[in-house]
Amino acid sequence: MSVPTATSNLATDLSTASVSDALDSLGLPGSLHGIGALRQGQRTVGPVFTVTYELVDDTGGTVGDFLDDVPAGAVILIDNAGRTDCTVWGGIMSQTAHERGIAGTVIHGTCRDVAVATTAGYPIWSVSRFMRTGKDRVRVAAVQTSVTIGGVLIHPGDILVADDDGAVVVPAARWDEAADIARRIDRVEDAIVEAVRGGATLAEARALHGYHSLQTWKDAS
Ligand SMILES: O=C([O-])CC(=O)C(=O)O
Ligand SMILES: [Mg+2]
Repeated sequence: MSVPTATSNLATDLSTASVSDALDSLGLPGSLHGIGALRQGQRTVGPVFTVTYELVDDTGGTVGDFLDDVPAGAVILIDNAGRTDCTVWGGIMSQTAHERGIAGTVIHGTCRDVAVATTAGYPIWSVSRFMRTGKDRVRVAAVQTSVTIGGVLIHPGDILVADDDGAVVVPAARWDEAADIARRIDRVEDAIVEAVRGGATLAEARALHGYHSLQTWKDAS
């Protein structure tokens, strides 16, 4: 079983909707509830580089100290426990990440300098946007350790897909299987639309192609 890396040929054509349905059919969690696209029309896929933040104590702290260690092609996944009252990401970081070929940033928390990221074309997904800095408020607690976001346990190197609908993570060892299922779901959904164009009712087209159970968990046991 091959495990994808930042240099693997990861499919960029798959939508988060199809990947999420594929995970449902495998009985796996993965959809990151509450995290949305900063702007429409951006998408990414890649292995996650995880970062965990915590509150500062009297020794202080800041944001972004890990960025020089992130490889090209990775998606930075930041766990700030959903905190939205101060940032963990801003414009200098967006421009640096873009320059380095990092594939995007997904934040369980908030970010600022949105216009800078937009101009740079650097893709971000977050809970919100807010201007108050995390400098002196948060610090990096860990990098490349497992994180849990919205009940989803994510390991470094798991594959994250993100688009207009949000972000979803697939365990690295299940990527090939999930991608195959997602692609099959796409083909079936295309066939339903074709049938409607050919004169079928939606009910007929969906029934013909088993639409309502496309994502239903097929328990292998
Ligand atoms: O304080 C932050 O969130 C970081 C910041 O503005 C930047 O990187 O430009
Ligand atoms: Mg800034």
